[in-house]
Amino acid sequence: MSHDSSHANGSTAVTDIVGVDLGKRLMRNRKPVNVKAFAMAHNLVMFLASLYMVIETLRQASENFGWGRLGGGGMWGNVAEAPGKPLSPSGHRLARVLWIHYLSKAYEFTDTLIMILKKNERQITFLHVYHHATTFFPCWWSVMNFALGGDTYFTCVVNSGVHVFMYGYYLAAAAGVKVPRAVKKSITTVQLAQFALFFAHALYGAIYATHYRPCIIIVLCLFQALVFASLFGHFFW
Ligand SMILES: CC(C)(COP(=O)(O)OP(=O)(O)OC[C@H]1O[C@@H](n2cnc3c(N)ncnc32)[C@H](O)[C@@H]1OP(=O)(O)O)[C@@H](O)C(=O)NCCC(=O)NCCSC(=O)CC(=O)O
Repeated sequence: MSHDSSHANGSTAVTDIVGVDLGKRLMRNRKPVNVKAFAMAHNLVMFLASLYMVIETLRQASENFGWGRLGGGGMWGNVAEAPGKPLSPSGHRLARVLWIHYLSKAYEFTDTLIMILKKNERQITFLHVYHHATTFFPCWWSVMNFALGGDTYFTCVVNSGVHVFMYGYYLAAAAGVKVPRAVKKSITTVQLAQFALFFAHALYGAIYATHYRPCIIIVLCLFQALVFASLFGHFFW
């Protein structure tokens, strides 16, 4: 990725934060917009895209590494470990689905747009803005640029899996279905478990896979997992 695009990505987080403030100001003297159909369409797209990403990532990862090697240390075998070695066709397909996942993080700003248009101020929390502003950049941007391959698929599978439930919930909520509180609580619990997994995964990487990755990415993953765990923990309790 070029230097220019790094500036463009860097400004995404800032644009998000400024955009939230601007959006809120624009809506201050306006009535909430009815975005029911739009929100349902968006959630359906994300629900299906997340399902696709889980299946396609697992399919290509197993073809690329072999099921026997997944989780057995072999999953750390990586493009970056053998610089200059051409990617296998399944390696290419795996990289493509990970790029789709990365781009979906930009598309997720639509969630913020929905909250602003609905004037659902209670949803526009620090948790939400911080999550959306930092996930696209620096998190996934740096992973895609410096750690694409190997175990990166793990984060994509887990996060997309969680998003199947999350966007399923938002789809039902947008449609006006009264979702039981217990269901909402269980989704947050699954998200908390996700961050515990990401922390453990990054820790494993810090111990066993220091040879090919810039250390800063592991530090970033550990930091983000801790921040998200505490923000979602606070949201849960
Ligand atoms: C249960 C949660 C999934 C969602 O919590 P919420 O408090 O937002 O849930 P809620 O009950 O208010 O949601 C119902 C309201 O959301 C509206 N709604 C529908 N679709 C939406 C969408 N795509 N984005 C934002 N809001 C949406 C509905 O119309 C409804 O509005 P009305 O109330 O008017 O009827 C929770 O665990 C959670 O994620 N909380 C953090 C909030 C957040 O920003 N989450 C998304 C990104 S975090 C993420 O993505 C982490 C991860 O990777 O796992």
